[in-house]
Amino acid sequence: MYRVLITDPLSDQGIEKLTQAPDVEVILNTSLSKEELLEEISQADALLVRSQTKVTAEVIQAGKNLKAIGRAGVGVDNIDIPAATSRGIIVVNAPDGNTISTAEHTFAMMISLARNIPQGYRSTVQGKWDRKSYVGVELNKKTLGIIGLGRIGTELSKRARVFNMNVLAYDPYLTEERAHKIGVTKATLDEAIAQSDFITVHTPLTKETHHLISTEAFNQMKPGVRLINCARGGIIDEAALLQAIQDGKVAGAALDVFETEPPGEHPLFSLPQVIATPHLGASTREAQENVAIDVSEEILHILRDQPFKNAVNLPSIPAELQEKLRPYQILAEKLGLFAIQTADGALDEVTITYSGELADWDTAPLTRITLKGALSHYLSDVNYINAPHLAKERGVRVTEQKISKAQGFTNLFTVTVKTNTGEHQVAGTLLNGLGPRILKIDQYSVDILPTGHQLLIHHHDRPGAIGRVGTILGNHDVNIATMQVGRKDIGGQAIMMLTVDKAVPEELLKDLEKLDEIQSVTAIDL
Ligand SMILES: NC(=O)C1=CN([C@@H]2O[C@H](COP(=O)(O)OP(=O)(O)OC[C@H]3O[C@@H](n4cnc5c(N)ncnc54)[C@H](O)[C@@H]3O)[C@@H](O)[C@H]2O)C=CC1
Ligand SMILES: O=C(O)C(=O)COP(=O)(O)O
Repeated sequence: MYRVLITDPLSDQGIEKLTQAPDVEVILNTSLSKEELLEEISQADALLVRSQTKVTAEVIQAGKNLKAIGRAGVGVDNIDIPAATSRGIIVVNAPDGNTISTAEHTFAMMISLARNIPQGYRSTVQGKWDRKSYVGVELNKKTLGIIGLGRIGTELSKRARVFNMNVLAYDPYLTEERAHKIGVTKATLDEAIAQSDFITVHTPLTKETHHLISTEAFNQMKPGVRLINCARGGIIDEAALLQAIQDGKVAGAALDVFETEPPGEHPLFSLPQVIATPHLGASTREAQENVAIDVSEEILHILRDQPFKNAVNLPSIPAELQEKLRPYQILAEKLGLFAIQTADGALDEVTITYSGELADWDTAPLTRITLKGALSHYLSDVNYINAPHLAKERGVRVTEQKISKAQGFTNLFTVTVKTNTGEHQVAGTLLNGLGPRILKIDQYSVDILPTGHQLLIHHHDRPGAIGRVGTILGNHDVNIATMQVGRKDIGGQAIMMLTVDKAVPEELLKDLEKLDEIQSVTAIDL
C-alpha cells in the first residue's frame, strides 16, 4: 500500500484517482506544523502540494520512503529540487491545467487596475459616491509588455490583442517566427520595459528572474506605467516598486503574488494605487480540478512504475522515443552493473558507446540507466534520477559516443569503465525475439544472458584448466548452468564465463585463485 500525503488544499474530484486507488492510502492534512510534517513525511511514498507547503531539504531528507513529489500547479519554487534530485526523488508538476485561469486572472487584474475597480468598489460600499477619484484609462491602443511568453503569457497575449492592445513580448526563447504566429512583437527586455503602458511578468522565479524588475528597470519605464505580477513574488523588487509608486513614476500595480506569502500588513497596501489578491491566479474550480487530476495520475504512474510525463528534474522524452528505448533499459542497466564488477579500484570514467540505429536516437535516458546500473554496485540509494548527480559528486566523468556502424548488429551498446587500475569493456545488444545479450567482454566474444550469478575467470589456455575449475565448483556444491570459453591465441590468454545457479561463496573464489593457470576470478551478480 502506497501512502500519499497531501498537505495543501486540492480539489476532491481531482484527487479521486488517488482516493479510489486500491493500492493507495491518502493522508490529507492541510494544517500540519513543521514538526508534524516531518513526522508524516517519514512514512509517505509520495507528497502532493500546491504553493503553500515549503518542501525544504529538511522535509525531503525526512522522507525516508519518498519516491515522488507532485505539485498541483506550475511553479516549483517552494520545492528544493536539487535536494529531491540528489535523493533520487522525482518531482512532477501539472503545467497545463491552470494556464487559462491564470491568464484570465491576469487580464482581470489588468482591467481592474486600468479602471480602479477595487478602489471604486471599496469607496462605494463605504457609502461614498466618488466618481472623480477613480477615472481610469482604456486598454485600447495601449502597449502591453509581456515578460515571459510561455503558456500563460501566450494566452494573455491573445486576450490583449482582442482588446486592441499592441503586445511587445520578451522571452529569451521567443523566435521571430513564433512571435509573428502569435501576433506579438518580439522585443528585448529593455524595449519591453521602456515602451509599455502595462507590464506583466510571466516567468518562473529563478536566480535570473529574481528582482528582474528593479530600480534600474523602473528608471527606464514610461511615466504612468502600470505593472501586474500574477507569476511569482520576487520577480518584481517590492521595495523598488514602493519607491517608484511614491515617486509618481508608476501609476499602479496589481499583485497576486508576494515575496513573502502571506504578505501580512505590507507597506505597498498603504498605497491607493496598489490592488491585490491572495495568490488566486489558479484558484478556479476548473483549474483546481485539472491540476489535481493531472498530478494524481502522474503520482500513480510513478508509484506503479509506469511512464509519466511532467518530471521537473528529468529531461522530458517524447512518448515515441520512450517506446523505442524501453526494450534497451534492462540491457543498459545490466551492462553498467556488469562492467563495474569486472573493474577494480576507484571509478574515474564511464563511456557509453551507442552503435548502429541507437546512434541516431537521443540516448540520454539510456546513459542515465547505465550509470544507475554501474553506481548501484557501490551505492544503495541510486536511481536514474540521481545517478548523474551522484556520479558528478564523486568526480566520475560520463561520456557518450555514437558510431553509425554496429559490427554486424542492428545495435551495439558498449560500456567502458575506467578506474585507477585499468579499463574494462563490455558490449551487448538486443537480439530479435531473444532479448538482451552480452556479446563481448574486453576483446573476447561471448554470448551471455545478462542475469543471475556469473563467474568471470581470466586464465592461461592450458589443457585441464576447465576440468579443474569444474571440480572446484562441484566441491563447493555450485552447479554450472552454462560455460563459455574465449581465447586470444592457442595457449595464450583466455577467459571462462560461467553462469552458476547460486551466489559464489568467497572460499570458492579463493580455491580457484590457488590454481596455477588462473590469473583472476570475479564473481558477478546481475
Ligand atoms: N498566480 C498563480 O496562481 C500562478 C502563477 N504561476 C506562475 O506563472 C509562471 C509562468 O507559468 P507558465 O506560463 O505556465 O510557464 P511557462 O514555463 O510556460 O512559461 C515561462 C516562460 O518564461 C520564460 N522565461 C524564463 N526565464 C526568463 C527570463 N529571464 N526572462 C524572460 N522570460 C523568461 C520561459 O522561456 C518561458 O517561456 C510559473 O512559473 C508560475 O510561477 C503559474 C500558475 C498560477
Ligand atoms: O501553479 C502555480 O504556479 C501557482 O502559483 C498556483 O499556486 P496554488 O496552487 O494556487 O497555490
